[in-house]
Amino acid sequence: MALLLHPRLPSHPPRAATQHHHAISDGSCLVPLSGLAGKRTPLAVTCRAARVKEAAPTTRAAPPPPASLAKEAHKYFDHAVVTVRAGDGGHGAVLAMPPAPSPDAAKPRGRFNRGEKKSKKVSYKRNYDGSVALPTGGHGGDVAVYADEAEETLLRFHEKARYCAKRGGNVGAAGGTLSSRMHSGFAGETLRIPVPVGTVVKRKKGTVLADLAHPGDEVLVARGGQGGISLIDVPEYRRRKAMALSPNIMRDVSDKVLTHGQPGEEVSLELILRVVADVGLVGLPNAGKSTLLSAITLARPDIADYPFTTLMPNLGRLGGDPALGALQFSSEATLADLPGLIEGAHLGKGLGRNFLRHLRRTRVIVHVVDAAADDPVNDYKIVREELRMYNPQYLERPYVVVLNKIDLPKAHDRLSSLALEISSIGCEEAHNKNDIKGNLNGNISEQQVPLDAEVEGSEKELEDYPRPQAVVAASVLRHIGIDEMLKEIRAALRKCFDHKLPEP
Ligand SMILES: Nc1nc2c(ncn2[C@@H]2O[C@H](COP(=O)(O)OP(=O)(O)OP(=O)(O)O)[C@@H](O)[C@H]2O)c(=O)[nH]1
Repeated sequence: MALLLHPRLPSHPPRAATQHHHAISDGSCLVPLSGLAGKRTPLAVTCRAARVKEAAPTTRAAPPPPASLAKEAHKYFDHAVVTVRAGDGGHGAVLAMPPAPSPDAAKPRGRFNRGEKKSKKVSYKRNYDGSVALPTGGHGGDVAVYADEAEETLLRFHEKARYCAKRGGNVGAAGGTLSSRMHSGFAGETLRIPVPVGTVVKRKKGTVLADLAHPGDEVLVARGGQGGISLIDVPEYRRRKAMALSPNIMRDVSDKVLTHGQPGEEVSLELILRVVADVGLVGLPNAGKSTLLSAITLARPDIADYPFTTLMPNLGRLGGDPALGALQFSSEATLADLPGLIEGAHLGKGLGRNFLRHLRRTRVIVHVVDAAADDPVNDYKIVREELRMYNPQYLERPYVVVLNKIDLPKAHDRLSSLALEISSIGCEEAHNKNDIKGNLNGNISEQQVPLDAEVEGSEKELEDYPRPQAVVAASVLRHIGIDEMLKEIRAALRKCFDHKLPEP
């Protein structure tokens, strides 16, 4: 375990256009007549247009978001319930056979009937088995959900919670007579709904359909209805002969139902977002987590000197290190700055426990402790305890403690004793190495873990869990100790890859 104390400590309404006419209450206008020089009395002219009722709006305005959503977005950003409906299938058609060619057409064309129109031979499109190919209604549009890096939260699903794909086109049978120029209805377009990377899609109160953990992951959630078939309507005496052409011969009126397109599937889905990040930053409010994220990544979270500035997790990317799997994972490590935890967070205090679920996919945890606080060791223990109460597996993960704000004299004076005390909390090695392996693998194969089952407090005490990989002193605001901190975070990440080597 590394204990790093940084030596370089500092000493202490558009304007209205001019109106040329004046509206009066009965819908007429007073128009000054310029031809009547000198006479300035306006004449009342009734304008018909003024009586026209106000046109109904062409598009229905989206309902305003609920007030609670605007106020407490952090409660809703990672969970939403939506209903999706795939498109219905297009309808087939009941078609009549074209009239049979007249027997005269078979006669030899002699001298006197040269000018007569030759009767056309009727042709149809045929299937491989020789039967007549009849057009069908278009397939209804499917609904798919995919992970899009441009999306950050699930908030928009609280404003619009119903999505419908387009229906399939009907068979174009203008004349109602079978002809080779007829075509099937157009298939409805697949409706693709973007969600943030890391969204778990499940049926409402049902099975998990997919965990969209990588950009571009996609799952089909509702299938469009099949298009209806077409039927040939022939008089009964010609039916036997027509059956040789196609099996789709209408026998009675009740058969017509076969031409109707099938309805599209409708499902209610639960979307649960779990931030995808390699490193999770945790700590009490105001410890400096957001400042740390902005110091080492390009992320620009809100930073302020009051608790709970961070209401939703912020993500930032660390510079690429191929040794950490940047080649396999296409990018460098991602850091998530989680909202501050307070004692009792696992019981819903402060911003609640929901944020703790975002640690599930992280490999390394970074505890940010305000070294200038009244009792930093207790602060650190509170956060560890909250993690343990939510899911003891979190405590098995490699972690680094950052003693922040060492630029302040209060922190500076007690730094060594503080670092020693924190680094001594915990045991040397994990009691059960399989715990770590299972834990790290668990990040990837979440199907094995019940989705929202948090493992409530176990018998173990904080001392029974591994000690920190390193305790680093830093001032993220003054950029002191940043390199050492990054070195330790990378070392912890490397340790994870030793346990769980990524598949190429
Ligand atoms: N002196 C000093 N102040 C710091 C340092 N790091 C952060 N701060 C200040 O501490 C305050 C809180 O910082 P944040 O980064 O918002 O803290 P946080 O942990 O993200 O807070 P929450 O959003 O409430 O969870 C801000 O006023 C920062 O400027 C530091 O190294 N030294």
